[in-house]
Amino acid sequence: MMPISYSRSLLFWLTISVHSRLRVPTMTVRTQLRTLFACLILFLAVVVALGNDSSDHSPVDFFRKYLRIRTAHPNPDYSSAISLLSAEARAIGLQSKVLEFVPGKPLLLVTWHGRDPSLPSLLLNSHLDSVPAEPQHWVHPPFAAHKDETGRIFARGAQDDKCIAIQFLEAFRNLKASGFSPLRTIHVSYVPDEEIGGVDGAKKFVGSKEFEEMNVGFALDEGQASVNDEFRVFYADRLPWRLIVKAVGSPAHGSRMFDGMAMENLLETMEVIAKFRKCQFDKVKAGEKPASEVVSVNPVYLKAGTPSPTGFVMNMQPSEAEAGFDLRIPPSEDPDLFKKRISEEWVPSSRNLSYKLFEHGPLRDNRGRPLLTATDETNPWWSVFKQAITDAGGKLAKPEILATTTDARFLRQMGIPTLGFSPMSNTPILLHEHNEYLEETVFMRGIKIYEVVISALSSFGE
Ligand SMILES: CSCC[C@H](NC=O)C(=O)O
Ligand SMILES: [Zn+2]
Ligand SMILES: [Zn+2]
Repeated sequence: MMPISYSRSLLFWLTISVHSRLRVPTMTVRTQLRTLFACLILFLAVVVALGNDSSDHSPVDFFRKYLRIRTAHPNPDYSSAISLLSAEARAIGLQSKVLEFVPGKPLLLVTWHGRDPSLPSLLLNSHLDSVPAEPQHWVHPPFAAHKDETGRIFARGAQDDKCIAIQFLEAFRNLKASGFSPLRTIHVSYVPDEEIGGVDGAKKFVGSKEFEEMNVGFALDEGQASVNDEFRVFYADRLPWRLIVKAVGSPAHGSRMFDGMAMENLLETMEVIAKFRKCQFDKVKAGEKPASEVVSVNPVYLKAGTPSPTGFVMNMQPSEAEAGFDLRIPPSEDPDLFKKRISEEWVPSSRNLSYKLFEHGPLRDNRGRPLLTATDETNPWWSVFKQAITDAGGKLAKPEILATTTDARFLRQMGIPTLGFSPMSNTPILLHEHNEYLEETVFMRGIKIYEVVISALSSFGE
């Protein structure tokens, strides 16, 4: 696009030149008409250039616009998000298409065709949805995208992960403007439902014909903020397991002490799990292992008995008691051995206990390997990525396992090397917390980082 100052001066020059030429008395009428016609054409070209002028596009404003779209659960507004992103893709001159594997759960795919479409492509993935926010605990409303006087942009999704969604497109815009043309095709996917397990989003996507045709060779997905000046990068996720334990026993008068009541059975399980949890957490506290390399287990709900706010109707011992746990299993753990621990130590059937385990994702890739992306010379994509961060003036921290879980596991399941990376340095880690924010300078620097990273990865093999 033509810079506005340049287009304006051209317009100014044209006006002067038309004006002076038409006043030359020696010009024939024909020459005058020809000159007028040529000037008219030039004038129209300038008007078009001015109309297309991108210099009034503000990446920060665009980011804030996206943050104002309520894509938080339980009712994410996916269609508004997709309208905004696809309109932007169109403005940049890129194709996009909407895939809907499950009604009401659309996925947007933006594609920048490479010069050699036969080469495996690059995929940049981000999710459209966010976790809910409790506005009463926020200093600024979570969907207003308020920017304070220091440049902090407050919104649910500011870090997780609407920043990268916009940075991908802004990097494309800048690369296009610089005349860059990728060797490999680059895809950006905006997927629904990551925060609730990705079953109707990334999981369906990687199993689709459309995905197969994309021939993805390497992918980047979301990462997490870093509190120092190094960027964090993730080569694996912990597996998200959910455990529901149910205890049963005889109901009884609240005054009676007897063996085998439902609450006692459940509490015993809670104690065993608490002991295991302490053991894992102690390793973290002692600095033996990072938090993402131990098994975490946390109770997330309890259900038993009938609450009585007045304190009067509290003389019944319940016949059923239930607890739910969030478990995260690092790739170093043997899942089968761990399942044995659950069935034999945590929830022995001898104590009138039963359980359900939800695994929420693959344990191994399509060739039976653990879901890890190599971060050494065996993975050439890693070397290109690492070098690009250095070239962009950034520092990279030692690669880590992500303590939480992302859609990257579905990509790794397909055997696609995938790194988790969100360029946010010197930023507190605020995903899923109150007052999630991102500083505009950090956001803007991220665009520059992606420009270098995307151009390097999409040129790999040149
Ligand atoms: C069951 S998969 C859940 C995925 C979710 N992702 C981000 O927070 C998480 O809890 O880590
Ligand atoms: Zn996320
Ligand atoms: Zn999240």
